[in-house]
Amino acid sequence: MATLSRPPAILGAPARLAALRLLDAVLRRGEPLESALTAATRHIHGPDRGLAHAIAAEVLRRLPDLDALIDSVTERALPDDAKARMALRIALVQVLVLGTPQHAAISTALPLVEGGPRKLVHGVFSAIMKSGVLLPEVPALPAPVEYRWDAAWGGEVADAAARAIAAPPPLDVTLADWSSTAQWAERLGGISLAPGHVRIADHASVVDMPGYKDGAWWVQDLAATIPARIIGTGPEGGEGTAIDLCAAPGGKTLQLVAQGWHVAAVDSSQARIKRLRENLYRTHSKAEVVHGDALLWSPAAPVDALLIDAPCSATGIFRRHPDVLHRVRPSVIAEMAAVQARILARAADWVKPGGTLVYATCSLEPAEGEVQLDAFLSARSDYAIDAPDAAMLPPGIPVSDRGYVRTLPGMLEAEGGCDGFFVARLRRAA
Ligand SMILES: C[S@@+](CC[C@H](N)C(=O)[O-])C[C@H]1O[C@@H](n2cnc3c(N)ncnc32)[C@H](O)[C@@H]1O
Repeated sequence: MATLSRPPAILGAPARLAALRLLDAVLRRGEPLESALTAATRHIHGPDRGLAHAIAAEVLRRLPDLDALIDSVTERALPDDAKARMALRIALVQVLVLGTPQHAAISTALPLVEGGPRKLVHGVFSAIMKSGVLLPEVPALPAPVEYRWDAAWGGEVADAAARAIAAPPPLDVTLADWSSTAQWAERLGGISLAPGHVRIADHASVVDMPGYKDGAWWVQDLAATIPARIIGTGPEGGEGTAIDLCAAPGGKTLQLVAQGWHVAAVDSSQARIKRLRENLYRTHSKAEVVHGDALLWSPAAPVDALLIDAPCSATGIFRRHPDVLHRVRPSVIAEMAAVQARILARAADWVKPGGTLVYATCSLEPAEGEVQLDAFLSARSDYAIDAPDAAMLPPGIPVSDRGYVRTLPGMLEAEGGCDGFFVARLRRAA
């Protein structure tokens, strides 16, 4: 029986197609990269999945620079969403950032424009390769982000943010037992920048690192530890009650439990609650887990401490999630700020007189931080800023004149930097 001859499958082409789908989800539909991952990579597994994610993430880190290269050799600019531009971004980032050989990068990118402008893609790619041009050492921020952060924080911070995009950040972990910080830093081959913190530059898969399975630590950026740090330890006797609102996957819940609080951890996402439960189980921590919407749920009684880690634009975690640089527009920031205002206004009634409210967002937008809290404080005369002592903060993290904590690109830069966070500690009148 005669066999039909098929064209040879190009090894690795499915990973590039998945990368194209991921970029389309982020850049055209405004979806977070991590949320798009399951649908875009459902036909591929293992290393191909990792490659698709790496290509998409690196394109998002270097998008303005890749586009400048492409535009430097085309007579007429390709439309932003043209398949040819996407295929070129994918091919170029592999050669210039991921170290893929040129022939492999282009032969796996051409099927992305099958039946379309293959010649154009091949020509532009070859012209850039021949020119020997490299990407600049310091990536460019997308213009609207540079403009926004320059206006909010000044040119030095915007420049530091650009430097911080170049590579993913180091791994930070928080220890359940702060008294063994030096020992864990040595065991994990890292450095410690604060009690209970270890930073690791080169590491194996997280689940294979010593102490992970025993629950000795959890992954958490140093800046993300500040909200629970400034709540401090629970009152003597172990009867202090706390609500961790918007708690999943639970980094701050685990801190509060380790600091001696009885915690109710509330979150509206069932999927994220599952991860919170797994984290509690792994670290042998106990908390009451509530699947509830902050805009509908209420506690049975007021608490001593309330932590609101509010849903936000997440622009402060751009080093790990470079998609935020492209999909967070002013309308998204305004939408998130409106949700935060509603959550704050409602939950503020759950704090006992004399109790503590800590509000935090992993955002670099004043609308979700300073502006939000100034508005809250002018509406609520029963609350006042309770500026934390510098001793409660990681060294090098300042308290603003107003009494807020704001971490920015450029802070602790020599040690590997930290995420952008806004944190306010307030006291309710007794
Ligand atoms: C910044 S994340 C929380 C991170 C978490 N605090 C930690 O340290 O691991 C924000 C969380 O808010 C939750 N969320 C969003 N809207 C909510 C709402 N209306 N009520 C309760 N949780 C909400 C999300 O599901 C998400 O888990």
